[in-house]
Amino acid sequence: MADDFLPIEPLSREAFAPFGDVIDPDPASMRLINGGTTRRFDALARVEAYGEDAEVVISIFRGEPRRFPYLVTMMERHPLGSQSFSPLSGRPFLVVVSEDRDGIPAVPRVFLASGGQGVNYRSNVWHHPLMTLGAVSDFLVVDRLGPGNNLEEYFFDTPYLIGEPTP
Ligand SMILES: NC(=O)N[C@@H](O)C(=O)O
Ligand code: NI
Repeated sequence: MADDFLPIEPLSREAFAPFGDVIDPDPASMRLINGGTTRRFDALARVEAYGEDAEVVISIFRGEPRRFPYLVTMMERHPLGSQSFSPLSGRPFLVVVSEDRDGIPAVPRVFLASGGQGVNYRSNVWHHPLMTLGAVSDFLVVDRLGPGNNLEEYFFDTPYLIGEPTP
């Protein structure tokens, strides 16, 4: 039943603000550089990497497309650093996040990111692992590498359902 599905919201800077940043060419952040030949959309997000010997690394995630309806059985978070995903394949993807309620994730919110939007999860923000849509897709990922446990997972007693997104 469609009313059992979580609503899917368009990704916007304002709606996503409680969870992190949207990485897209925001006109408000633009400044001309390189003698006016390049537009720099500046400081769209800040990278966090906490703890001794923590490093910031850049990786590529090649995600298999998710099948729908999709059961959200778990969420995760990274207490020691942020994590960003920027699509390299130009395809939309799903971003699933939750507010924290006394250490456990609240009802997930589902955002549909366009192929031109990336996201940066602030450290310790509950999110679902990468949710690729339609075809195998590459994402540029900037996150923390280092000692210590940077992964906390929570498994729901009752999973949530996501229906087929209609990009
Ligand atoms: N495991 C891993 O690096 N990926 C997850 O953190 C994710 O959010 O996809
Ligand atoms: Ni993650």
